[in-house]
Amino acid sequence: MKIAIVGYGKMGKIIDGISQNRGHEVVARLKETPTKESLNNADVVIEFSNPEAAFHNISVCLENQIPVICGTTGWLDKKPAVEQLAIDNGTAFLYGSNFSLGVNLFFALNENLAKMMSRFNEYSCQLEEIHHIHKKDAPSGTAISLAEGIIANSGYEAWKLDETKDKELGIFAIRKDEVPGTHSVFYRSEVDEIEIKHTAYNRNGFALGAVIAAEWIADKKGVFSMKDVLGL
Ligand SMILES: NC(=O)C1=CN([C@@H]2O[C@H](COP(=O)(O)OP(=O)(O)OC[C@H]3O[C@@H](n4cnc5c(N)ncnc54)[C@H](OP(=O)(O)O)[C@@H]3O)[C@@H](O)[C@H]2O)C=CC1
Ligand SMILES: O=C(O)C1=N[C@H](C(=O)O)C[C@H](O)C1
Repeated sequence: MKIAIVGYGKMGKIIDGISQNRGHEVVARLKETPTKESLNNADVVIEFSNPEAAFHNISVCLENQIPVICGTTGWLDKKPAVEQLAIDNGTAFLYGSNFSLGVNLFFALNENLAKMMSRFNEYSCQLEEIHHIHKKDAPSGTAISLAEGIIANSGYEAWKLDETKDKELGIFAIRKDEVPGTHSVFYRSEVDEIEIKHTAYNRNGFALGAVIAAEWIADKKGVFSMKDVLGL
């Protein structure tokens, strides 16, 4: 398969190596907005750039009928427009706030735990995410997905950074050294605490998941998530 990598930073470079190891041809490695020409007849685009660039980058690819796997976080207000663009152009789009297998299993665990805990008013829930100091967005896309999973399965109505009131779910974002990504969900009562936690040791799991998603989407049309890819 011919893969174009849009955004060639920490993630793009690991995705390049994994793609080649899995027998794919990397036909573009871009650090700027793509064009039809620079996409070089790719079968699929993997986009990991930055919150300001993602919407325009994805739009160009979809308008050229190339399926897109997007891992860039921090641009989600424009996601409905991108999904419509994929449908209008008869191609495919998949956004994942986190492509690692471990985090996608953690998402399922989080939803089940939220369902169970929603019966027990003694406990209040909070999220914490820790990332490297270069990260541009807060909270992380993964923390937002975790919050959405809790809100859909409990009495919480919205998430908010830091201090909260009423039915708001608090997310605490910490920036530290070169941490690849750590996410915790806490349920605290007067007498104890339950914590579930995912710790990424490096970025390889994110990158492998994105390449697996690209392999999966190549012959599809529509809007998908990692739940579709992993059958969760
Ligand atoms: N979904 C997931 O599983 C994961 C998501 N992420 C997300 O992926 C994104 C990228 O992360 P990471 O690789 O660590 O970030 P980096 O900052 O290391 O890489 C970003 C790359 O995008 C390039 N870039 C800048 N402007 C554009 C543009 N207009 N078009 C295309 N590329 C551009 C940068 O080039 P230059 O250096 O020249 O500015 C750089 O090569 C972030 O949003 C991050 O949150 C990260 C890990 C996992
Ligand atoms: O910026 C990062 O590095 C990461 N971003 C994603 C996010 O915002 O959740 C995924 C992972 O945690 C690493």
